[in-house]
Formats: sequence, C-alpha cells, structure tokens
Amino acid sequence: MLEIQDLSKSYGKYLAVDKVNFFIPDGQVGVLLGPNGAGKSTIIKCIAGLLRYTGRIGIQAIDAKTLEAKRLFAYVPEIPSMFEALTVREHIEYIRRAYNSNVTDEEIEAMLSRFDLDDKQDKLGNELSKGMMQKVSICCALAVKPKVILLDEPMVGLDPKAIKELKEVVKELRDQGVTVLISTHMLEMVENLWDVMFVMEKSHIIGSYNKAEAGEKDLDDLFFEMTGSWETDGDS
Ligand SMILES: Nc1ncnc2c1ncn2[C@@H]1O[C@H](COP(=O)(O)OP(=O)(O)OP(=O)(O)O)[C@@H](O)[C@H]1O
Repeated sequence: MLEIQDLSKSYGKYLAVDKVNFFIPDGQVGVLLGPNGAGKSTIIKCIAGLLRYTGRIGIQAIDAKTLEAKRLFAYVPEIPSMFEALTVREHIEYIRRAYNSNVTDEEIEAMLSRFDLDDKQDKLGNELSKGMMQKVSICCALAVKPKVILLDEPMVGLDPKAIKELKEVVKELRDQGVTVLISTHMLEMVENLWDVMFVMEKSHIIGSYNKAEAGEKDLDDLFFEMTGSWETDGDS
C-alpha cells in the first residue's frame, strides 16, 4: 500500500505540491494524471526520496524515509540513467545485491528476454539507446521484487512490443498484490490498467475515482469531466 498524507513541496517560493493526500491499497494500480506542470513528477520524486518534503509518505505503512521502506519499493524514473561502465547484466546484478533480492537467474533471464534485452546483456550503459535504457531501468525495478513500484511516464520512448509487455507486467504485479503508481499524460496507455485514478491540477489533487465508481465512463470522460480541458499552468 502507498499512503500520502498532507504532502507539500515548495521550490523556493513556488508551492509545487500543496497538502496532497491519496491512498492506493495492496494489489491496485493507481494512475496520477494531470497537465504539464501540475506537480506529478514532484510527488513521484518525493515518494522516491529524491526531494525534501513536508507531510508523511507510507510504504506498506512504514515511513518512506526509512531503509526498511526503501527496500520495499522501486522507481522507474521518467529519464533513465545508467552506469556508463556497467553492462546491462551488471546493472541487474548490482540491484540484486544492493537489495539482497531473492530474484532468481531464471526470472532475470525471463525479464531480459521479455524486453528483448537477452542479446544486449553485455552492452555497456553508454552503448544503449534511450528505449533500451528505459527497458533496463524497468528490469532493474522488477529485480527488486518490490511491494510498491512507481513508474513515471513509463511508456514514453518504448516500442509497441515493450509497451505491450509492460502493460502485462503491470497486470501481473497487481495480481501478485504489488501496489503500482503510474504517472502519465497518456490516458490511452493506462485505460485498461487502472483501479484508482487521481487528477492533479495546479499543485492539488482535484478529484479521484476508483473503477467501481466510474461505471461505464472511460478514463478520458472522467479526466475531462474534472479538468474541463487539457491546459498547462504555463509554468513548465
Ligand atoms: N527543480 C525545480 N525548481 C523550480 N521549480 C520546479 C522544479 N521542478 C519543478 N518545478 C516546478 O514545479 C511545478 C511542478 O513540476 P512537475 O515536474 O512536478 O510537474 P509535472 O506534473 O510532472 O509536469 P510534466 O507533466 O510536464 O512532467 C512546475 O511549475 C515546475 O516548473
């Protein structure tokens, strides 16, 4: 489960996230939607421990700032960053050891093959295309065997096969009881994936729905009902 309570974050005088609250139970996929500059990435970075913030973030009811909580979650950033001198396989091994993960060699082989990286295992971080880096970043996050996983614009830069695989992976994680949070602009990419959606606008969550409340309405209808339009705040 992922619990956000009264989360606020300022950049200097600018309040990018203002007293945000939301909750995603075990085994559910939450999507964080909103126009450019709404504050989505700021929330994700706070959860990932990359920014200082006020409020409380709970990972499986444990304070996200603790090592115990950090062991339970994984993060796929919007822009992947690689160790230039490590191979694809070494990236995964690094994560396996750092997290003391019980991921097996067979599971690693399967995920590399799924994302068409099996023949790229010996390539160095600086020899990869952007899409390949994104796939390695996803495999590293999966190698953690997290209880909570954060994906920031995960479909951007992926080829259609990888997008299909990633959607399947998200469903499998959900079925295993993992909590998933996806931040995205691409409503169509998460249309059949979400259990609960949160819409951000100008530093606030302006509304949320769970699948049962949504009835026949699709994500587009719900989103535009809340926002009225798809405008940016002009700040980013
Ligand atoms: N490091 C920073 N310093 C100052 N202001 C920042 C910084 N990072 C983000 N902001 C501002 O905070 C606000 C929220 O930015 P954030 O990146 O969280 O938005 P977002 O919803 O993720 O947008 P996008 O969809 O474009 O990625 C924007 O107005 C942005 O200009």
